[in-house]
Amino acid sequence: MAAPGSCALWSYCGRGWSRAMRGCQLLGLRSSWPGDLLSARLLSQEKRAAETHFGFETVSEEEKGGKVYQVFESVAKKYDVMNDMMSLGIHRVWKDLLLWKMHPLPGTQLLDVAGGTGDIAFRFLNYVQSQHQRKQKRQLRAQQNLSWEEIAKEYQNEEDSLGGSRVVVCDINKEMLKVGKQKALAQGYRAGLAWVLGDAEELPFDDDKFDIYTIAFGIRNVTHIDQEAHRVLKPGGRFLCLEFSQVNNPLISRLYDLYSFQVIPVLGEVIAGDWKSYQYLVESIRRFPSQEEFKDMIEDAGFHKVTYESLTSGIVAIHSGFKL
Ligand SMILES: COc1cc(O)cc(C/C=C(\C)CC/C=C(\C)CC/C=C(\C)CC/C=C(\C)CC/C=C(\C)CC/C=C(\C)CC/C=C(\C)CC/C=C(\C)CC/C=C(\C)CCC=C(C)C)c1O
Ligand SMILES: C[S@@+](CC[C@H](N)C(=O)[O-])C[C@H]1O[C@@H](n2cnc3c(N)ncnc32)[C@H](O)[C@@H]1O
Repeated sequence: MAAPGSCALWSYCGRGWSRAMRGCQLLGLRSSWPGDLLSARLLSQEKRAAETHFGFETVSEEEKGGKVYQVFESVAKKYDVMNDMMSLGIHRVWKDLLLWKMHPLPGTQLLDVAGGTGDIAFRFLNYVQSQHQRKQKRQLRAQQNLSWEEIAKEYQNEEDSLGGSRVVVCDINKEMLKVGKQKALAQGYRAGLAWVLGDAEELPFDDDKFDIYTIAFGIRNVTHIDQEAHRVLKPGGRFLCLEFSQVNNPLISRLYDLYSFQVIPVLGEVIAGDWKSYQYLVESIRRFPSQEEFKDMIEDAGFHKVTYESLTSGIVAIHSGFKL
C-alpha cells in the first residue's frame, strides 16, 4: 500500500534504515553510493529484512509464520474462555467499542482479517441487523395501510434483515476458523457471513472489494500486511485496527507488567495447558509499537486521516485510517 514515491515497507519488526532501503529496492530506486559498498549493505539489509520477531526471539519470517500457526492451533479450543478469564471480560467491551467506532452503514462489506473465532464478525452482524430493524420499523410505521402479510414479509427475509451488509472472516488457522464456525452455528449466525482460510499477507480477494478492513489482536502476529490492506479496500474504504498498545501511567504500567508476566502464562498453563503460547502473547504485546509510532506506520503505508483512541489507560488502542 506504499504511496507512489514513498519508500515504505511496513514491517514493525525491522524499521528505520532497513525499511527505507528495502522500500527503495522494491520501487526500483537507485542510490548514488559506490557499487561495492551499496551491494554489501543491500545484502546485509536483505538478510536483516528477512528477520523478524516471535515474542522476544529473533527468527526468520518463514519460521515466525510456522510458530504463530502452532500457537493458535494449540489455543483454539480454549481461546474464547482464556480471553474472558485473562481480561475479566474486558475484551468484549473493547470489541464493542470497535463496532461503535466503525458505525457501519447499510450495505457495508466488511473484511475481518485474522478474524479467528468470529467475535468481530458476530458483533458486526448484530449491529447492522439492529440498525436495519430500527430503520424498517420507522418505515413500516410511516406506511399506515399495510396488510399483516406485507408486514410479515418484511420481517421474513433473513438476508434482507442485514440491509445488504456482509462480513468475510479471513484467518490463516483452520482450527480457529473451525471454532468460529461452530460458534456461529450454535448462536444462529448464518446470513451475510463467510469464512475464508487465507493469509493476511496474500489475501485471496480482488482489489477494491471491501468498505472496511478490520484486524483485532491480529496485527502483532503478521509481518507485512500493508499492501494487502490497502489493495482490498475500495477508495474511501476504512482500515480499523484494535491492538494492544502502550500504557502511559507509570503505576498502572508497573501493575500491568506484573499481571502480564506473572499471571497470564500461569493462567495459560492452568486453563489451556499452554504456558508457552501465553508467554508469546505477553512478549509480543511488549514488542508492539506505541500509539504514535503505529500511527506513523499506518500513514507511511499510504492511509490518510489516521487517528487513534487509547482505551483502558492505553492497554489497547483503536487506530483508524482511510484509503483515499
Ligand atoms: C496466544 O495469543 C493470544 C491468545 C489469546 O487468548 C488472546 C490473544 C489476543 C488478546 C485478546 C483477544 C484480548 C483478551 C486478552 C487479554 C486482555 C489478555 C491479555 C491481558 C493483559 C496483557 C493484561 C491486561 C489485562 C486487563 C486489562 C484485564 C483486567 C485484569 C485485571 C484488572 C487484573 C486482575 C487480576 C487479579 C486480581 C489477579 C491477581 C494478580 C496478581 C497477584 C498480579 C499482580 C497484578 C496486579 C497487582 C493487578 C493487575 C493490574 C493491572 C493488569 C492493571 C490494569 C489497569 C487498568 C485496568 C487501568 C492472543 O494474542
Ligand atoms: C489473537 S487472535 C485474534 C482473533 C480475533 N480477531 C479476536 O479478536 O478475537 C489472532 C488471530 O490471527 C490469526 N493469524 C495469525 N497470522 C495470520 C496471518 N498471516 N493471516 C491471517 N490470520 C493470521 C491467528 O490464526 C489468530 O486467529
